[in-house]
Amino acid sequence: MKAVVIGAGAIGGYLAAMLDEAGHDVSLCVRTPFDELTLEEDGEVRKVAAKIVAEPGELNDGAGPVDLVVVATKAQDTGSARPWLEALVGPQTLVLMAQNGVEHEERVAAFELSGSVVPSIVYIAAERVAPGRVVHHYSSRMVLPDDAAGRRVAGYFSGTKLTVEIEPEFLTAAWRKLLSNVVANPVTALTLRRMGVFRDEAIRQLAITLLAEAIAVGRAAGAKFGDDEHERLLNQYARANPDSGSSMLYDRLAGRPLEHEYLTGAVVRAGERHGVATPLNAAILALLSAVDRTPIGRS
Ligand SMILES: NC(=O)C1=CN([C@@H]2O[C@H](COP(=O)(O)OP(=O)(O)OC[C@H]3O[C@@H](n4cnc5c(N)ncnc54)[C@H](OP(=O)(O)O)[C@@H]3O)[C@@H](O)[C@H]2O)C=CC1
Ligand SMILES: CC(C)(CO)C(=O)C(=O)O
Repeated sequence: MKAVVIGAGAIGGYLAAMLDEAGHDVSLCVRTPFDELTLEEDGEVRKVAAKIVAEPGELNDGAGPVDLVVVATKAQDTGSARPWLEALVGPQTLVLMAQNGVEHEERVAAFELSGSVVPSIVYIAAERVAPGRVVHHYSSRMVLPDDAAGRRVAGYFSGTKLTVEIEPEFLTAAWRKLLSNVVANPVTALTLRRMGVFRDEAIRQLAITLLAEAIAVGRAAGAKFGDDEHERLLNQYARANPDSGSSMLYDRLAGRPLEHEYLTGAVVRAGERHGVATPLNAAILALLSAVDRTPIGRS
């Protein structure tokens, strides 16, 4: 099976390692070239067998439809992945969107791809510490929709340490993950602290109010949340490795653009559509926009 990962950062690098572990022929489409991909887990570093390609023109005989394409760029970079997708996708290709947020299919709809687009929810805490160097912190789980394409993608990861779940209530599951990303990502990126920050009582209270707004919006959008959503998430944070951060924190530390418009912005926009007020999330969105692309220590 031929698999291609577009965006070999934290998540793309980790999923490439899983596909290699499953015995597939893996290629990486990269923006910033590097010589080899390594994955560090539990203090051990291993090389991932994967071909590295920096331009669609370099795809040579491997070009043309492949079985699986994983899109693992940040959401705001999805548009720049289009030339890769046009070179790699045919009617039988599965396009796995390994990104946060709830608008996975909409992000590639304008490309009019002939393959099947499969949204996913990724519970993998990983960090790209340098080009081609990924550290896995905790959790190795992916949730896919309960349909034929979702099940085909799941089969490609079988036998690896990635736990893949097929979820009939995919919309609820996607909103549940978004709840996490409108709290963990902005709070760590704005405070410049890792997950241990959630041990502060004032931050816990902030999280509860952010969640109350996002839960109300999610429900209005059709998510079937239970009454224990806050608790479920706060318990998850309490169990998280305190030294792990979030993808948004890593971007802020590296001076890269932030993904806020696709996370907090998605909640604020959906709130406007459904007539649900989100004043605290809107305030956080304004703060994130203000720090976006501003190097730390500069005003
Ligand atoms: N990190 C995490 O723990 C988690 C992240 N996620 C989500 O997964 C998605 C990916 O995040 P993450 O892996 O952290 O992001 P990273 O920034 O670590 O990786 C994204 C990679 O995409 C590359 N890229 C961007 N545009 C292109 C392009 N046109 N062609 C080829 N490569 C490109 C970037 O290249 P360059 O090196 O030049 O920047 C970078 O290597 C996001 O939606 C995020 O929210 C979900 C769960 C957990
Ligand atoms: C923080 C984490 C791992 C879960 O909320 C995440 O999804 C991210 O870093 O983007």
